[in-house]
Amino acid sequence: MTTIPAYKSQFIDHCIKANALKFGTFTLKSGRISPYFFNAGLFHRADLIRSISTAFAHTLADRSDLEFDILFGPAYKGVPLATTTVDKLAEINPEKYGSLSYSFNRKEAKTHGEGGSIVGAPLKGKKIFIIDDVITAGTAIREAIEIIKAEGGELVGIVVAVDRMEKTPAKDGEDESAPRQSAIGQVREQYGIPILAILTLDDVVEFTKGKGTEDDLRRLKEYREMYKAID
Ligand SMILES: O=P(O)(O)OC[C@H]1O[C@H](OP(=O)(O)OP(=O)(O)O)[C@H](O)[C@@H]1O
Ligand SMILES: O=C(O)c1cc(=O)[nH]c(=O)[nH]1
Repeated sequence: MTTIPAYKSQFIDHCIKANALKFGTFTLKSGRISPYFFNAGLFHRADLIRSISTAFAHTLADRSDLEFDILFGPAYKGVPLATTTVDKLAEINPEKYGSLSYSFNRKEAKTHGEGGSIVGAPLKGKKIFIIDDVITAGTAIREAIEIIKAEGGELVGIVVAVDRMEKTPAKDGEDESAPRQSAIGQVREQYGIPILAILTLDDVVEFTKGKGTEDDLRRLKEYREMYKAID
């Protein structure tokens, strides 16, 4: 059996406490039907948001080779993730992360006051790490990458809470059952950047073996078999 590091299993326990990792039948943004769903919006309580920012901070700080100026959290769920993880990183290693900034986009540009669509640090000329909840089909992450490009930032990496490890949906005329990369795999290859995750679907399956029902586990495994990516 695979051993899960302490910060990951603590994070999974908090996911269950927050009801953020649910088993059932869920329609994803891409239209795919999934037997599980991760809802980062439920980490709204102080102890829960602290648990997710701690897990993100350890995932990033463990990679001492990575250098970045700004954590960019795509609206909306990325916003508290970027803000709280910047704070946690500075607490863990003030020397390295004391001047780290956060930034996020508005879904609709503001036309009065300071105006614009970026809140937080300006991206121009800076090394940007995106932080978000989940990448499935890659639509949201590609939008975020376009924003960073348009603002003159340099994308140096991505970290997500859950890597669902699933292949992209079939395009028109493609066979849904044909082998394909994940959106994470495609972006990693296209941009040559690291993409990190606190948890993967494999971790969720391992966890479910210990704490979920037989039926949840069977449906998860069937889903993984059907949609697993080739990367
Ligand atoms: O890889 P994809 O297929 O694009 O799906 C994953 C994304 O979709 C959802 O965000 P959404 O854009 O709905 O915004 P939200 O943060 O406001 O929930 C979710 O929070 C992920 O970020
Ligand atoms: O693909 C999605 O839309 C999606 C999956 C998931 O697990 N969580 C989420 O917020 N969105």
